[in-house]
Amino acid sequence: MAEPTTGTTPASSPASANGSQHAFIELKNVCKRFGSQQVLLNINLTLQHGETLCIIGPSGEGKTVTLKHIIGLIKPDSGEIYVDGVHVNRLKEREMAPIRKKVSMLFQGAALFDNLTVEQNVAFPLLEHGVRDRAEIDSRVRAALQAVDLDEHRHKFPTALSGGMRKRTGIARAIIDHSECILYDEPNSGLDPIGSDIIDQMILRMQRRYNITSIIVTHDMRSVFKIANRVAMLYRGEIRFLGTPQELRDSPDQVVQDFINGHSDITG
Ligand SMILES: Nc1ncnc2c1ncn2[C@@H]1O[C@H](COP(=O)(O)OP(=O)(O)OP(=O)(O)O)[C@@H](O)[C@H]1O
Repeated sequence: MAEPTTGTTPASSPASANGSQHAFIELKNVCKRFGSQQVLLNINLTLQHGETLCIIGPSGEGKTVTLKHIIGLIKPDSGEIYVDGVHVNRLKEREMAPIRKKVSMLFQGAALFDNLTVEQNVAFPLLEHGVRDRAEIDSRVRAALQAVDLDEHRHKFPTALSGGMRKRTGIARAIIDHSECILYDEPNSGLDPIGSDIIDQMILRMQRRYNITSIIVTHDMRSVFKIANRVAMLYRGEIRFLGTPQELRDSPDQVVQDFINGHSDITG
């Protein structure tokens, strides 16, 4: 396997929000196998506070599995994962709570509770983390819903929402408890170009307004070029490319070019 192609200049990394020196998220030599299938092989990734990384690559290459490693839903066979300096793959399940408060994952489909209204869904993490003051809950829910332009829909149930509104409810739920990082698993899937653009704008807004660190798994190349500071392409278990969107466009690697231009030879 070829070395990942990278550009000549390192991507600029926004300054750390808390002034800390360490990366906010770091994967070191992460390997994961399911049965005989080697899904991840020596994955190395580093994200600073406030960065927006898009992960691209053909289907089934381990993009979602990578996200799940970061919040401890999957443990690596070898390698290390750090979140804000904490070595998470050594933590027991009950010790993961502070990590999952810092890092929220927006699953495909948003994973809302259908029996709760939009505002009840958004309030859920606060209740789970022991916030009981009604006025505080109301004002934080209102602020989170305003951030994703859903305030007027707060009394609706998820079944009465469009796909994009469901995803925005998921984003509001992710930010309400002051998450520092959101992992988005295909946030644009199933949306028309306008709905997809709205989600992209929300992701950019979260970054600009709250300096949220984001990792976005996506198949939508337009979205990648709109929102990413950096892009990682997973291919056959390895990082084939890591660099800025411009470096991605300019990559001399034919595999990368075939993928971003939608040529089907890549899966052959
Ligand atoms: N818990 C699991 N047990 C066994 N195999 C798994 C498990 N989770 C994922 N896999 C396998 O690992 C591979 C990578 O899955 P993953 O969901 O990360 O792919 P992906 O790159 O996100 O794909 P897509 O773009 O289609 O969503 C797939 O072959 C999948 O079947």
